[in-house]
Amino acid sequence: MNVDIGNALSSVASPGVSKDSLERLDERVATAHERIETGMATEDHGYEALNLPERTDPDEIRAAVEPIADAEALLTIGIGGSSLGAATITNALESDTETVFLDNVDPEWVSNHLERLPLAETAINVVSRSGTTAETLANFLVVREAFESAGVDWTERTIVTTGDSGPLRDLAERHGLPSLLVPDGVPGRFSALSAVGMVAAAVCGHDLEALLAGAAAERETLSGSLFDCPAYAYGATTYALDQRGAGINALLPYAESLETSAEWFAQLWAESLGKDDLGQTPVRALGVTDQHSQLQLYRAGPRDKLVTFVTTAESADRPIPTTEVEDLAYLGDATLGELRAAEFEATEASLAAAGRPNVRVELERVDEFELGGLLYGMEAACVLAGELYGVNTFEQPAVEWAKKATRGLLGGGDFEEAAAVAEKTELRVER
Ligand SMILES: O=P(O)(O)OC[C@H]1O[C@](O)(CO)[C@@H](O)[C@@H]1O
Repeated sequence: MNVDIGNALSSVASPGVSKDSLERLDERVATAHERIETGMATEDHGYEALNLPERTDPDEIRAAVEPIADAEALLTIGIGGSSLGAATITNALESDTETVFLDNVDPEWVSNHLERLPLAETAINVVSRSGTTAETLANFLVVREAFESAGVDWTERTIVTTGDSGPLRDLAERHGLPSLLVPDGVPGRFSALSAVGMVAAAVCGHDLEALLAGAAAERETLSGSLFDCPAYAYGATTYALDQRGAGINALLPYAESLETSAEWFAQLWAESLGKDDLGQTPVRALGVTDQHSQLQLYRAGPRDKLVTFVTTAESADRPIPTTEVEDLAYLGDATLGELRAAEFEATEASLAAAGRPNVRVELERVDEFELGGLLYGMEAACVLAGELYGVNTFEQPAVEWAKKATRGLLGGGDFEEAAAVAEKTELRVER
């Protein structure tokens, strides 16, 4: 990925950063890079994620999915990092395999999919690092029952990706299911380039080697200076802007195929940096669409945001037919791609003209190589930002309270936290 941080510089943007301040910050980037390199070399928890281009084995993944590679539809059951990486990859690329991600426990939505899908031609991809996540296990039990009710042997249609122990590992072993390991030291939000994200890609027939090659190419750019490394330029600039008040980062990919990448980015940024009362709030958005829903706020609302554009240099195109409507004649000489490009350029310039900081992340096109580079680049940017914030980038303790209270409310223990939930103040306003 290439990064243009020119529109984040204070001469056109407020809160902006000066080139001088970035140059001073660069000394901290160099120190942070040394810690990152050491963490990678010693395979430390979290830093190990940045070794995935060399660690992930495409042949092992393809061999494991071979029994289900002919599936017409792939039902991935996971949540957070156990779903969003796979969804980012498969939603970005064309495939004959229909992909459905059950990453919510919405009974109507789950039932509709199970009634609609050809279960005999559908494969089940269950993903959970811990193997204990309530939503994932609940959805799996519901899906398994649906397969059994339909007389489809789910054990012949299921692959499991989980840790080396836990309920899901036990279930895979009990039923002799093909399974893969979530690599040690790789938190879910950093695991897209492991089996966690690439089993679905393999079933869909995507080029796993190209995904990893794109990630490896981005890994080669990691250096001791933000001025030589696009990922570090992005991570350092977002951090510096946050220190000057840009506590919100709205990500707008200008491609429908990259819409899910904004959801993946939101978890990566929020769960990694949101600690110790620090962190930058990610907003998942989409260009050009959200120019017509959020741009007003970004250009004229509080000066507390950074807008990150993700653009592609090349894409398939389609001409806009000429029209008898005179006022629209200008469209008839253009293509949809040219219209999208003009809309992006105009929106980027509109924010710059209003002194609103924005950064352009550029991909050549949407393919496996570029996608691997984007995933790896944003992960490396996040790791760097975490070093600059001084937070523990790779843990997420704040999510545990609600999990315990959920179990308590369902009678699964930890009642005192459930009781705390039950003591909330009531102020209901009823129609
Ligand atoms: O892969 P698991 O263990 O099911 O966890 C799913 C997701 O839940 C979280 O642990 C947060 O609750 C994320 O960090 C993780 O990606």
